[in-house]
Amino acid sequence: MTAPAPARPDAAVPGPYTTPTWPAEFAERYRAAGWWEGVTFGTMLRTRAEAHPDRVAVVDRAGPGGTRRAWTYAELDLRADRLAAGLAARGIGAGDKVVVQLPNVAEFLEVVFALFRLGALPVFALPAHRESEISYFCSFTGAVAYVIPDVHGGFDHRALATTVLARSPELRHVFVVGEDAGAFEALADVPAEPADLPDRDPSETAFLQLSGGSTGVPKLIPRTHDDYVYSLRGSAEICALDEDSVYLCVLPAAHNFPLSSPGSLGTLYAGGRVVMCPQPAPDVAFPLIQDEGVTITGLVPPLALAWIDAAPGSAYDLSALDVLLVGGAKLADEAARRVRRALGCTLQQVFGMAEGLVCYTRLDDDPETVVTTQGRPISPDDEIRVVDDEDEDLPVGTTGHLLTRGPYTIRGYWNAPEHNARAFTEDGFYRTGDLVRLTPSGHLVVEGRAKDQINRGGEKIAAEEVENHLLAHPSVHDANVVAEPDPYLGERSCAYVIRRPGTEEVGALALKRFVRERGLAAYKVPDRIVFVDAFPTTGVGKISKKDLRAEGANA
Ligand SMILES: O=C(O)c1cccc(O)c1O
Repeated sequence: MTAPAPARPDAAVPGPYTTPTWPAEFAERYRAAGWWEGVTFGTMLRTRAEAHPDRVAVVDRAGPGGTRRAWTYAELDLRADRLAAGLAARGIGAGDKVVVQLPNVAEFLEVVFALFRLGALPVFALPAHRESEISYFCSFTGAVAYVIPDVHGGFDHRALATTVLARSPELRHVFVVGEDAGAFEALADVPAEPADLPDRDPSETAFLQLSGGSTGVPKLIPRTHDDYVYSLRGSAEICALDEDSVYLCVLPAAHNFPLSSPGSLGTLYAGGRVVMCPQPAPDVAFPLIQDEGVTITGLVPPLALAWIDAAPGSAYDLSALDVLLVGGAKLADEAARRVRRALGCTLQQVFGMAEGLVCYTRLDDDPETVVTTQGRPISPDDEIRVVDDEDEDLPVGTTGHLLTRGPYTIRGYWNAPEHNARAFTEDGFYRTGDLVRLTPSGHLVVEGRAKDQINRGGEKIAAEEVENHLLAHPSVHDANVVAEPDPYLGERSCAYVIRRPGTEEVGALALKRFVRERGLAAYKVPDRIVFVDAFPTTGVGKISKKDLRAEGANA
């Protein structure tokens, strides 16, 4: 038994609770083993900029009229310094939280490195998040600033910011990337003469990442420079990145997968080039692969399927592409087998989580392993346990709950004492909620999930969060949200709803609209709503989500 994890003070939220972090003996071990190098994100970028100032770090198509922009390492480095200075002049500094909700544009990297250098913490929102999620992030973290695009995907983020600002007493600044900042300040107007900033402590929290989650409100994940930079280094090695690598960032840039597996940050770690892809559709991504010589990218399974279908008939030259990472949800064997023939590249499966643990198939694994497993962990110090419902270890080959602990897996969610007591064992293993089995070679096979979540083509939906929104409707007596099979997404969401007797009878469309108007991200709105008189129950009278899921599967 190890001593309880020491606490890390988290100033923004009232109350005595401090988020658990690695106990001293683990931290010492990870440093002694060389996993934690004591390098901050600020230093990581600076040393690359000094080593190869003129190499291109990031490319996008977000210049005037959709034109190409390319920033060298020296330029990105200087931009981060100048933006940090401008943010500091506006009173933003160490420990402050800043909600970052940007699409795939070069400024995403400028903003996060500026915040890293200040010691201010990005809170990574996704472009799909709406008022419900953003207001929650702002109030829960006490965020002082919010960074948005002007308009993205036809949605006006300035209008959203106006609403959020009115509801978030601590929010003081909204910065807008794009041509029309409206009532707010353009991010382009913020940069100032750089001042010398002290380097940050590599063991401190650098940012708050979002959990896929299964709870009523999203959980925030505190990642340190030390632990995350290690995961970047490990990922870059496993994916064979070097200075000639060109990574296409297709999924939303702030998501843990395109951020770190190996993602944009892993690519910068290796001195390569990040190409920001504004949309994942083949007709947008394929020309970028051709014109920018993209060598590696990462997709969720539904997108991989769309690319596999589109590639054979495509006029674009995809021959530069060496590696396609697929993760976020389970990839069907059939699809996995088609990757090489359709796209002419090597498949690498990745099974990861924003809480830490990331597993990859290796580039030299035999083809059958690559098709049928989700890989093995990055680190020799990643501890994996597969246990039964009583936390007893199971023999290799038996499916059970995945627990994990290691040099880049958190010991607790940010400011979530009750949840942490359930989500971690006493000795610091994270209960992933995934059901896996280990092969004799040490590869993981994901067999399912015990947590109450829907994995909608890689987008994770916490059932409880959606149920709470449904329950807010006056005509809803009770609601249960479960996954049902979808041929394209793998899973979609279905809400089983019991109407409240004596109230106005609400229909499925009206209920979907109600949830959307409460400001929930569109991907969380139930795909299907079924009205029922009662829910199936288990032997002890608990609602049986298993039976509800079976209903959906047979519908
Ligand atoms: O969260 C995920 O699903 C995920 C998938 C692949 C790689 C990652 O790092 C992830 O966080």
